[in-house]
Amino acid sequence: MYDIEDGRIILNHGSIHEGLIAVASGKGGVGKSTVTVNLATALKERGKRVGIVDADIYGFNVPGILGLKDKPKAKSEEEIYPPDKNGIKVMSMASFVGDQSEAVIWRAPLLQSALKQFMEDVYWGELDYLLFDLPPGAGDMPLNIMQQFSDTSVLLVTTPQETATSVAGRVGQLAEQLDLDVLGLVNNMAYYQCSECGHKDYIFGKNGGRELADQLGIELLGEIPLQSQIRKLSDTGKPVIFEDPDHEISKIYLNIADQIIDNIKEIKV
Ligand SMILES: Nc1ncnc2c1ncn2[C@@H]1O[C@H](COP(=O)(O)OP(=O)(O)OP(=O)(O)O)[C@@H](O)[C@H]1O
Repeated sequence: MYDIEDGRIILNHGSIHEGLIAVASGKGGVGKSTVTVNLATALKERGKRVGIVDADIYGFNVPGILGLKDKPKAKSEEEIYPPDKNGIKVMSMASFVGDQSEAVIWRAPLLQSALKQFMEDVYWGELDYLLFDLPPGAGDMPLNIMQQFSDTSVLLVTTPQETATSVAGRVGQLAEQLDLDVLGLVNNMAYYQCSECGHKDYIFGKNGGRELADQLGIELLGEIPLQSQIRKLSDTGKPVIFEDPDHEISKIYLNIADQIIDNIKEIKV
């Protein structure tokens, strides 16, 4: 699908200078797509060139969260131009599956061929990071993608709830068994903070994220509160960092992006 030369990933139509990042979660609905889009936006804000592959066949949420309406432009099957929003290029499985209501079982076989086409036929140009929004869980699909992209680093997303951390832990172990670099953990919906009195309520439990990070021996990169504003901005396609760079959650994402920029391993030749 690609070559590696001088610490860069060389594609047919572009190259990736700093790394592939697979964003993975255990349970669905923990905010993996929201984290993917906001992290991409934070990296962009730091001056990086960013693309996203929306590979979550259970729900293609990336274009919606980013507010991307344009479709890829294909001059032929081998010449596809990705649409972009706020400077972030996106290829989504949504373009391959016309009808969102189509049974997921029909989508799984499409995933492998779609990913190959995304890497070989898409004119990504020069990117610093290409992020993959993986299907949730520790099943065959995320495993196959992690195997296929043996140069990717992995970012784990969970909520503190035991049902979420236990599966996220299995995904982290799989990544380590595959010898992938695990960048760290984002603990989403870590707490709810009352906007009136400031009281923090740990709705999904208090220490789940920290305990999982310790158990896997990885960094806890950031804890993002549960906030209705985040849900509203995501639903209306407005990543919080573009809307309000000084928002406390924007600062958390920018801090996560800085840690990733500093710590991601060089692409091995
Ligand atoms: N910190 C947060 N505060 C409030 N709402 C959030 C937060 N993070 C995510 N959400 C909301 O939770 C819902 C699920 O988020 P998202 O689609 O990102 O999850 P996901 O893990 O990608 O789900 P799936 O794997 O099932 O596609 C969305 O409505 C999103 O707006």
